[in-house]
Amino acid sequence: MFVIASDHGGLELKQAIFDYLQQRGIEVQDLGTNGDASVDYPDFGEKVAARVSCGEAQSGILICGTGIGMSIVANKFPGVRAALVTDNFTARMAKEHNNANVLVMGGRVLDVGQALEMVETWLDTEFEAGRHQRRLDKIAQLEKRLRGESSPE
Ligand SMILES: O=C(CO)[C@H](O)[C@H](O)[C@H](O)COP(=O)(O)O
Repeated sequence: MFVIASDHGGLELKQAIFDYLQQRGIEVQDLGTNGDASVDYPDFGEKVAARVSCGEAQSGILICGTGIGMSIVANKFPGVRAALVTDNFTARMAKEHNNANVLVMGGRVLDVGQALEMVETWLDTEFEAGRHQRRLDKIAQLEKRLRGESSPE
């Protein structure tokens, strides 16, 4: 299952991406916001990142005005690899090299057409593994060290 959320700066893009995912037959849960009132992006970033972090959701999409705040929040959660993407190339790399499980975009940066193309690219790209898996393993080890669960090699 996918989860998606935005603040007021990403509302229009969220709706368009939600519709697109449903059209593709992807099960997706909309975690808000659902009006244009000003809200705080950490509250909505947490909803998505917490579900991806615990495995309840396979992947997430987050949108705020720039995408910056949402990516800062999401990357606080263990196991979350949130990628702020700005074009088709970074959307492809986010999967191919980083195996990003949360895609982050700026609703005040991208138009709907660009954003949907980037979501499509991220969905249709395969993680390359190999040397990239080694690097993701190092990130996972780093998370453990920061939690005090293991010592440096
Ligand atoms: O882009 C954002 C955070 O990185 C968010 O969309 C914030 O809401 C934005 O920074 C401020 O937006 P506001 O509408 O001026 O409150």
